[in-house]
Amino acid sequence: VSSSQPPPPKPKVGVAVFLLKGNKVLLGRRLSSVGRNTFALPGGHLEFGESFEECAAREVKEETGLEIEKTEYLTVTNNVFSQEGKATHIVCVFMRAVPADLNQQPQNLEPEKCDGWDWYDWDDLPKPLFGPLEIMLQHGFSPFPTT
Ligand SMILES: CC(C)CCOP(=O)(O)OP(=O)(O)O
Ligand SMILES: [Mg+2]
Ligand SMILES: [Mg+2]
Ligand SMILES: [Mg+2]
Repeated sequence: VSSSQPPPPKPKVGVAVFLLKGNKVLLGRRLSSVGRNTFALPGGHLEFGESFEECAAREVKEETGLEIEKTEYLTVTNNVFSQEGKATHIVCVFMRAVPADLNQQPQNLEPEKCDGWDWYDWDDLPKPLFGPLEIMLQHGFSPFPTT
């Protein structure tokens, strides 16, 4: 009997946003299956026809209620991993942006996907970080503008 393995899922494109406030970055603990219980940036799947900037603004608004500005492309990474037995291939486009209103607090608009958003000092990040983000830090990546 041939074990007919289902074909692996097609690679997806995700857009993750380094939302910067001073030397702090916005992170939330993920509750959805991919990266469960790891701290991740706000972001999500690129939808049809969106620019990276449009996706960044939409996902941050959907997830935190925050408006962003000065959105710019930083880098992209290719991530193939399995999580809870599920094979995942995500091409991760990383953007940076700043909140349009520095006094506006983020809201947790998707409590089933995220445990809550908070500002973390870049030099004192929570652990564990979401895989693709952890790998970037290990390579010494910094999202901050080099003045
Ligand atoms: C991991 C990420 C960069 C791509 C998928 O993000 P996500 O699971 O948060 O997706 P959604 O926000 O679109 O539900
Ligand atoms: Mg989302
Ligand atoms: Mg989405
Ligand atoms: Mg998301």
